[in-house]
Amino acid sequence: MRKQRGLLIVLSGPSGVGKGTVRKELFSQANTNYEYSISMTTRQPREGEIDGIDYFFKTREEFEALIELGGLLEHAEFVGNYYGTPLAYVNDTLEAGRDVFLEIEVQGAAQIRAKAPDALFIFLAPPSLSELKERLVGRGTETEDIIAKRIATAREELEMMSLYDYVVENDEVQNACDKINAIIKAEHCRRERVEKIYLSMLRGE
Ligand SMILES: Nc1nc2c(ncn2[C@@H]2O[C@H](COP(=O)(O)OP(=O)(O)O)[C@@H](O)[C@H]2O)c(=O)[nH]1
Ligand SMILES: Nc1ncnc2c1ncn2[C@@H]1O[C@H](COP(=O)(O)OP(=O)(O)O)[C@@H](O)[C@H]1O
Repeated sequence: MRKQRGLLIVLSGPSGVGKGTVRKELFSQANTNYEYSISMTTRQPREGEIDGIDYFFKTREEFEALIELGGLLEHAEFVGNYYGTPLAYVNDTLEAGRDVFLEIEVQGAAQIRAKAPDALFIFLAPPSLSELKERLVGRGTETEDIIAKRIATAREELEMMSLYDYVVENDEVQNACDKINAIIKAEHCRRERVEKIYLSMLRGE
């Protein structure tokens, strides 16, 4: 049987909801069998962030050159910085039959929905807006001014929530990870069933 193309998994959610924390937890688990696509950004590295591991850190000129060359699957500007997904890595990995996990904001996810409607879209939601603020402030990585901008953006992002296939509340990290893994498993079952029935129809059975 031909190798099925991998599944593209998109995780979005407002800044501070815990996407990074949940993603790191997912990838620390031994049974994780999807690949993380490292994004490009023009944002300054935070303390402890490593180029090529957390992000590929680029200048605005480098980033704009990549856009021109068509090297990004999607890109967006978020609170003053560019963020984007390298196209070649995603395509090559999916082509090899492996799943790819993207952690991106909502504008980028909408671009992917237009290009790859068969991707799986999961929105990570906070238990409440006040809890979101607490997490963002508690992380302590942004200035007050940037936190205010990110919270204003969060309200717009939450309005996009209903467009996603699934909404997972990040109450407890492990709970959110278990739900995400269950969703991915269910999507694989769905795709296998569709493929099986489709093939049997083609064979005229
Ligand atoms: N569109 C898009 N968004 C991204 C990409 N990589 C990261 N982001 C999103 O950009 C936003 C800001 O990221 P970052 O500055 O690292 O802040 P944090 O996610 O709050 O820690 C978050 O919503 C990320 O999920 C990408 O490749 N494309
Ligand atoms: N389920 C959770 N409960 C409480 N705090 C959380 C939870 N998930 C993440 N956090 C904390 O919230 C802050 C923001 O998390 P982070 O993963 O950086 O969010 P994002 O990547 O969505 O911006 C961090 O300090 C993190 O430790």
